[in-house]
Amino acid sequence: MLTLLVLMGVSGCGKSTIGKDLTLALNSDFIEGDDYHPPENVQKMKQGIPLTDTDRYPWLIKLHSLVLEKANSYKNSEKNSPEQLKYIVMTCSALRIKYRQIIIGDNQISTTNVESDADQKENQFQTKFIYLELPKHELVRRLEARKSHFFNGSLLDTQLETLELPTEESKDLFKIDCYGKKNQEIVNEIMNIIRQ
Ligand SMILES: Nc1ncnc2c1ncn2[C@@H]1O[C@H](COP(=O)(O)OP(=O)(O)OP(=O)(O)O)[C@@H](O)[C@H]1O
Ligand SMILES: O=C(O)[C@H](O)[C@@H](O)[C@H](O)[C@H](O)CO
Repeated sequence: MLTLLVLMGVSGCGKSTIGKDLTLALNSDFIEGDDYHPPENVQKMKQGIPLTDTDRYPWLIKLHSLVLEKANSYKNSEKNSPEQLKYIVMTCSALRIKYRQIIIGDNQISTTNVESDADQKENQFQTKFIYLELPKHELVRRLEARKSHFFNGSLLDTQLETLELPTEESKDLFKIDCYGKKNQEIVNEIMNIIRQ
């Protein structure tokens, strides 16, 4: 079965850094969410203008369609090696419940725009959302230290306000406290979650 691992959380929590390490550890595919923002979104973020739901929908739908494409190709390769476990690692802030629903295709917006229901059933995959948590002071410290990135650190507050924390919403959402931990420790914790 194909498993989508979405590393989520606000800017600076380590999604890209951990995503690369996890991808190596799992020998998985990697979807860097930031690479799929429409240029208008990148422009807004550079200018310190927060993204709205309407800005984020095309981006999230694109991410969903990428997962479906990969699921399709895995389905074909599974016929050759059915015993293999396969992973896709994705980084995406995925701040709100409905954004997470769009990514996995559990939402009217994505089913009408991307694939029919029948197509989706053909492309089964399971998802684990991994929320990387850090205290605000550490997020600020990291964003101030990070120079070569389009994200404007002034947007952190709006991201923290938008974030809908894990609730009983889903048994497939896991929180990792990343404060003071080395990347390898965080990757190991994720590996333990995967094995559950
Ligand atoms: N375990 C860690 N300890 C200390 N600093 C870290 C750690 N992991 C990542 N960083 C640093 O924190 C900064 C933010 O990390 P990263 O870019 O991976 O976050 P992100 O969640 O992908 O951010 P964005 O959503 O803005 O792309 C980077 O400069 C990175 O080098
Ligand atoms: O949801 C959002 O507001 C955006 O997706 C941001 O999270 C950016 O992708 C990222 O933080 C930039 O680095």
